Amino acid sequence: MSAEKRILLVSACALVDTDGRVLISQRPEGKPLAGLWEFPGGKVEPGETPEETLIRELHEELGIDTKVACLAPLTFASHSYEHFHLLMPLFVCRRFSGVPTPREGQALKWVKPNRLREFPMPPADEPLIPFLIDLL
Ligand SMILES: Nc1nc2c([nH]c(=O)n2[C@@H]2O[C@H](COP(=O)(O)OP(=O)(O)OP(=O)(O)O)[C@@H](O)[C@H]2O)c(=O)[nH]1
Repeated sequence: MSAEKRILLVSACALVDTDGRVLISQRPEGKPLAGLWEFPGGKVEPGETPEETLIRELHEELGIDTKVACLAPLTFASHSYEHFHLLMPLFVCRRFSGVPTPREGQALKWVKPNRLREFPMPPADEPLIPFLIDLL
């Protein structure tokens, strides 16, 4: 029953480069939804704000650093998966230090928003694409 599903809060980020491209990351083999392309981010841990989660995850996954003032809320995903309901704010970040580097074996790609549909993404992400096309 959908009413019994727990809500999973995941914070995600559209990193944007100076050409208006967005970074997507391919989920490695062995994880749920392996092979799909997603926005960097992860689960909000107890005691964290969504912004703190992103600062931590961007550092862990990509080796880059940013700060709360550089994270702008854009929209959110609300999507029911089989075992949980995903609530995922999507932030935009244009200012960060370092060069994004795959630290967890994932493939990375910089993609113009109007080409994002060429990359298979989790179903929760598809409604986010028009917001990025409008913004960029
Ligand atoms: N980071 C991220 N997660 C997403 C996106 N879209 C989406 O459905 N998710 C889902 O959000 C959940 C949390 O992702 P996660 O990266 O923290 O967790 P995970 O499955 O890798 O597990 P783990 O970190 O515990 O190993 C996953 O079920 C993932 O499929 C997205 O664009 N970015």
